Amino acid sequence: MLHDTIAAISTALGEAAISVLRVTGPQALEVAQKVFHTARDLVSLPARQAHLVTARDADGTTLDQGLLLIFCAPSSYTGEDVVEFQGHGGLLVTQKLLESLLAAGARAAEPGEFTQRAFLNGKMDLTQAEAVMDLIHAQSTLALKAAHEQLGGAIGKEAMALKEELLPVLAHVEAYIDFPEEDISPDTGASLVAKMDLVLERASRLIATSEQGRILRHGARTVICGEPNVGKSSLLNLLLGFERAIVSPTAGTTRDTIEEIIQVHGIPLRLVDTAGLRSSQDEIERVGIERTQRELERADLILEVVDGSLPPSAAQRVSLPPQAEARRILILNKADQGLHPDWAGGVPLSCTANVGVETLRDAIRTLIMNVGSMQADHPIAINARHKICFERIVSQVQAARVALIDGAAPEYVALDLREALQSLGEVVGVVDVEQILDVIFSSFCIGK
Ligand SMILES: Nc1nc2c(c(=O)[nH]1)N(C=O)[C@@H](CNc1ccc(C(=O)N[C@@H](CCC(=O)O)C(=O)O)cc1)CN2
Ligand SMILES: Nc1nc2c(ncn2[C@@H]2O[C@H](COP(=O)(O)OP(=O)(O)OP(=O)(O)O)[C@@H](O)[C@H]2O)c(=O)[nH]1
Ligand SMILES: [Mg+2]
Repeated sequence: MLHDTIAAISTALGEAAISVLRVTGPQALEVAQKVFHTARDLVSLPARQAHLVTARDADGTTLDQGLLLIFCAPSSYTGEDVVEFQGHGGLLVTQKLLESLLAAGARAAEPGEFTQRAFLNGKMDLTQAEAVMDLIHAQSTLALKAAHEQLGGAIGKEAMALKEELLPVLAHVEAYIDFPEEDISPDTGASLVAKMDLVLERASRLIATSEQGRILRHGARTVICGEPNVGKSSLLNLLLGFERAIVSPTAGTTRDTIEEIIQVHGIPLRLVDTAGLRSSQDEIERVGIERTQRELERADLILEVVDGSLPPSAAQRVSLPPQAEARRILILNKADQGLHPDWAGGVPLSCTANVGVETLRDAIRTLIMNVGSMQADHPIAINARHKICFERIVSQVQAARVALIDGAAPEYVALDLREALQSLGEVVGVVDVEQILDVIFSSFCIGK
C-alpha cells in the first residue's frame, strides 16, 4: 500500500554514536508529532533544517533528545512527506523510538520500501533503485564507481536512447499497415535496417558489460590451489593483510575452503583458500579436495602455488581443463629459499619475506581485466536482470530486421518492434514491474 505511513531504523543496529529513524508517507508529520516534542508544532517548523527535539513514548517518558529533519512532499528521497530523527545510537533507545513511532500509527517498513516508494513516485527509475543497493554493497573502488554511474542514470539513459531510436522505426513501419497496397521502398527499408543495426550494436555493447558487472557485484571468484604445504594459506593471509587461515609446516593443514573478499587495484576478488591437492586416504581431506575441484571449475582466476625452490619435476601440478588455462597464474612461492633455475614463467613470490606481492597484484589485474572484459574507464556494468532484458531486445530487433528484409507484412515487423520497446521499458521499470519489484526490493536493507 502506497498510502500508509511507514517507519524504520535506517542505521545498523548496535551501539553507535548516532542512529537515524525515518518515517515516510502522508501521515509522517502526524505520527512524528506524537513522539517528537519541541516548543512549536512540527508542521510549523521550517523543512530541511535540523531542529533539536525531545522524544517521548506514549506515557510521556523521555526516550531521547535528538535532531529532527522534515522533508515536504514531493521534495524528499521518497517523494512523500518524510520525517527523520537522529538520536543517540543505543540499541534500546533506538528500538524504543521505533516502537513509539509504530504506536503513533506508522507501520514497520519492509526491506527497501523507502527506495521502492522513491521508484513508484518517479524519483528514480528501476536501474537507479538497484544502484542504491549496489552502492551499499560495493567492496571495491571500481564497483563503487559503477554504482555511482548507474545511480546517476547511465543505464536508464542508454535504455531510453535505444527506445528513441526504435520509436521512429516503428512509426514508419506502422504507417504502411494502413496502406496495404504500398510496399516499403528499398531506400526506406535500408534506412530502417540501418537504424535497427545501430540499436543491435548498442544493446550488444551493453550486454558485454554484464561480465564486468558480475565481477564488480559479486567479486571475481579466485581459487588458491596447489599441493599441500606450498604456502596457499600463507598467500591468502598475505593478500588479506591479516592472519585469517591457519599456517603450519604440516601438510594437509587446510581442509575446508576459506573465503574472503579482497580488493586488487579496485577490483573485488572473492578469494578461496583450498585444501592441498594430493591423493589421500583421509576421509575429511578427500572431501576437501573434491571441494577444491568444484571451486576450480567455476573460477574466474586460479592462483596455482608451487614451491619454487624445488625443481619443476618435483612439483605435482594442478591439471586444468584447457579453457581454464588462460585463467591461471603460476606462483613460485618460497623464492626466499632460492628460486630453482628450471622454472620458466610464473610469478616469483615469498610469503614469509613479503617479496613479489606487487608483481602478483599487477598480474591479477591484467588477467581479470582480460577474462572479465573489464574496462576501468567504462564503469557501466549491467546486472543479470538487465542482461536478460537486453538479450531479449536483441533477439526481438533481430526478428524485426529479418521480417523487414524478407518482405513480411508490416504487422509482423511492428509486432517484434513493439516487443523490443516493451523489454526496454522493463529495464527502467515503466512496464511489467509488479512481479519484479518484490524480488528486487526484498534484498534491500530495512530502512533503505
Ligand atoms: N539523513 C539521510 N541521509 C541520506 C539519505 C536520507 O534519506 N536521509 N539518503 C537516502 O538514501 C541518501 C541521500 N539521498 C537523498 C536523495 C534525495 C533527497 C531529497 O530530498 N530530494 C529532493 C530534493 C532534491 C534537492 O534539494 O536537490 C527531491 O528529489 O525532490 C534526499 C536524500 C544518503 N543519505
Ligand atoms: N621459506 C618459506 N616458507 C614459506 C613461505 N610461504 C609459506 N611458507 C611455509 O610453508 C609452510 C606451509 O604453509 P601453508 O600456508 O600452511 O601452506 P598450505 O599450502 O596452505 O598448506 P596446506 O593447507 O596444508 O595444503 C608453513 O610452515 C609456512 O610458514 C615462503 O614464502 N617461504
Ligand atoms: Mg593451507
